[in-house]
Amino acid sequence: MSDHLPASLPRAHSTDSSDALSNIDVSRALQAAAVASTTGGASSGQSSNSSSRDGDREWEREGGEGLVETPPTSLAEEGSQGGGGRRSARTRGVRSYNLKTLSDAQLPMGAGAGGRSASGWTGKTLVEDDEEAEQDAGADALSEDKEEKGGEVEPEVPAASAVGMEKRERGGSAKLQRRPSVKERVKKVASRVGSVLGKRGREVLGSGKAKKAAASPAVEEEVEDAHLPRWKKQLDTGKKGVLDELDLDAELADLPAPPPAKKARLSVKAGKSPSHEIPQPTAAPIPTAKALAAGKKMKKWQKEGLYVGQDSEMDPMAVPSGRKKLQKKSRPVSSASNATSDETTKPRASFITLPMFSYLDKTRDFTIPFDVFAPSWRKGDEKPRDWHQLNKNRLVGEAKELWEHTQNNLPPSLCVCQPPGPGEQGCDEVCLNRVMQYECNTSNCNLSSDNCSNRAFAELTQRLKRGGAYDIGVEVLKTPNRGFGVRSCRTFAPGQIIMEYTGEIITEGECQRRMREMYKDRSCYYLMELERGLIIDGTKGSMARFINHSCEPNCEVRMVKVNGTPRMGVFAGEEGVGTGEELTYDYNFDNFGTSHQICYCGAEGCRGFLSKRLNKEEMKKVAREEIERKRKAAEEAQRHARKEEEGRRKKMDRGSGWRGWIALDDPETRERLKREKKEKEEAEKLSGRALRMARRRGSPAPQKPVETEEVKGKDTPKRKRKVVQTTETMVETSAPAVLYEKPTSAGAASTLADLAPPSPKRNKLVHTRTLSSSNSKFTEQLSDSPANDSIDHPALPSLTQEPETSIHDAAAAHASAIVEDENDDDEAITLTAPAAAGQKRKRPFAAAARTLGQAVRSGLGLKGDAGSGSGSGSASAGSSGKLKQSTLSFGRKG
Ligand SMILES: C[S@@+](CC[C@H](N)C(=O)[O-])C[C@H]1O[C@@H](n2cnc3c(N)ncnc32)[C@H](O)[C@@H]1O
Repeated sequence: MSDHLPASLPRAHSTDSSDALSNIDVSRALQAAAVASTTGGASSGQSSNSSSRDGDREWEREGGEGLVETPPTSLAEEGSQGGGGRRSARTRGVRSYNLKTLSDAQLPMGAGAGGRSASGWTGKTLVEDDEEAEQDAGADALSEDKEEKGGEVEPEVPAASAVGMEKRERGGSAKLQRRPSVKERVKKVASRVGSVLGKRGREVLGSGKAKKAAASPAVEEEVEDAHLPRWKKQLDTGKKGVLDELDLDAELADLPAPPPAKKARLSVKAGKSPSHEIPQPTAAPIPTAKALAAGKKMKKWQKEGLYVGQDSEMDPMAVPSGRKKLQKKSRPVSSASNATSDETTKPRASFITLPMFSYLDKTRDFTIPFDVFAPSWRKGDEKPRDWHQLNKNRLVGEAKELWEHTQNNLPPSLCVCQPPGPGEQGCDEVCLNRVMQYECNTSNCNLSSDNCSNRAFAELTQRLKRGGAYDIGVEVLKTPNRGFGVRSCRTFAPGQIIMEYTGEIITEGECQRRMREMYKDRSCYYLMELERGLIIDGTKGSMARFINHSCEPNCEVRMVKVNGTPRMGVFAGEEGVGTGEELTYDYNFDNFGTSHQICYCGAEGCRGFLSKRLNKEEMKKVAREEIERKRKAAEEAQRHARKEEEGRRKKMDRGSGWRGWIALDDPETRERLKREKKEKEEAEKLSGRALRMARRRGSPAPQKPVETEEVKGKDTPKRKRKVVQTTETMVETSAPAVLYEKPTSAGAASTLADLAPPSPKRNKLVHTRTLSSSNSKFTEQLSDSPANDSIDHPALPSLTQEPETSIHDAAAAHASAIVEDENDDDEAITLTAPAAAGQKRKRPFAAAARTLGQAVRSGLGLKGDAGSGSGSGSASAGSSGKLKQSTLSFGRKG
């Protein structure tokens, strides 16, 4: 953008830090020169200001005769002026009313070729096509007026009389109608404006009328009217014409307050305030568009221009007297801005240039780019992602007690300032409250709020209550090399409060913990000391957390106690803050950790690091650290890239996964798929254990695994078995009975055979499996018995014939009903045995084992109480009923 600037003019300083954002700050001298060299441009500049009210006043002053200043228009619009052979508005010197243009834009466009242009240049702005005939007649009347006035060019000569004449000639019988007077037309438009306004707008209109009626005596009007041209006298709706009826001065505050947000309503309803919220009677969250939307929808009016309050040299509008009110609004603190007027302009960091200045030396029509009106976040701009906005401080953990302690121990303060003289501000640097970092209020200051300049947070609250973008005045934008930053979209006078730094209030201990654990991998911290022992963690916090550091900042951060509550405010520095500037303050921090961050503030006197000034040695050390850090980062990046590449390659090499489309109608493919499927099924069937069993038995692999529990154990590897000191031993004999042993002793995996009393049939043990519960998977130990000569169970048929509980039943029950509860840490295994036919019931392991033991003993004639067969068995259970240890061994009969 600086390319547009004349070579002789000083160029704006562009800092390194914001080059990518067209960081050009047009110097004040340049602006002044540009303003001086451009007359129309200056007024365009003014009208570019979004305040149409300003434009109106300007119009009155400069137009003299009530002519309206031409708003900036595009070349495209000029085309719309050509119709009807009329002279262009520019050559005629006719100026159209800025706000009229706006109101026109809201009206429905006229149909036909002669329809209005949006800008109102055609002169038909206020007249509908169907009224054309009337206008023609009226135009004649007006041209007569003109003649009477000795050829004075009249404004608003909308319809060419020539056209009217032509029509009359053509139509012959065309009825001569009186053209509506300007007054009538204006009234009509006013009524339309009223109709297009929303309810709230109409209220504003109404209140304006009422005010006007009260404020302006008729006599005064008459005197003034005497000097007005005739057409203007007809505008009896007000000094400034119809639009004067709109109460542009009406404060938004006059409007009924929107209903509280839902959350607030609920908490009020419940009669409680949110816990842990610090009572801040004067605080208000920064109203966002959302917050506003929570209330009733209302039209937003931009009441002030972007450059209001800017230093006069900086301000192309040169602050005419009519703007005093606006000026006053944004200069509440002091007249210090004047003091800086002679100083040479210092380069400031800003995000974008203000394009209007580059256009000022061009003598052509132009349209003010949208972002001059609203230089704000646009679609496509990056937004901060992990930002939880918190516009009120929130106490966390122990900070609450500390906070209360702090509050209760604040010494009282009372200022004794005298009311200020004319042009002075009360409660200035010598104010006792100010010195004590207390904000004045009605209880500690005798001055009225108008006279007291030490009520920053109260002012902020008021401003934010209005809730417009201008009132908030700041926005978050991405910088090229420092992450996000905050930019002002209005001006702030020296010392004026801009925003509050809020977040979670934590203790130092908590801060250290967060640094160690939560933020250890971060390069950005949002921690700021509030009071001794209390820290604001802005990670969840207000927009202020995005303010970057500069070694030559334009803001400062100060703690102020407001009604006994310490709060952190961001204030404009000694030179104030201009529109479009990036907000910065001097972090001046002792580094957390050892590394020093390099500073990219771009200021002339940059210290090089985001820390206090370092001595030579420290600088060297930091430089070394920085080199080391960069080297490590590069290495890490390389490693990461290699890893990713490897992963990618592996993925491609892997046989499984997507292998592309196949043609199913290809018989060869179909055959192959069938074969693969079959193989897979077989492989599943002949799982490892089944195969081994089959091998040992010398029989074909079983169709279905006999031992359900085994299948379970194998197929559910994810089961958690947390009983570390438990070893379960499964013993198989030639009978397909399975028993578990669950010794309580921290035992090595002893088999059932080891634990069982010596038995002559001991050698019948054919297979022992140890299930280790300390692992999440079952492990299996297979030991071949020396006498592993038989797998079939001659006893089995007799068992199955047992009328009572047969071993077959028990085995089946056992096999089918191991229920493992994943969540049960203590007892991972229970056995379920059928208590009655067709009914399954969960039983503790011991009971099932006992049942099984009995069955075995009775069925096989085992040794023991019921023993009539060969074999041995024993089971013992703890007093809890759960099996502590069970040992059984079986042998073949005879
Ligand atoms: C409180 S944050 C400021 C907001 C931050 N830029 C973001 O995107 O969230 C502080 C961090 O911003 C970066 N930063 C701020 N000012 C900087 C500067 N002048 N030069 C380099 N980095 C800066 C540093 O990484 C610093 O740790």
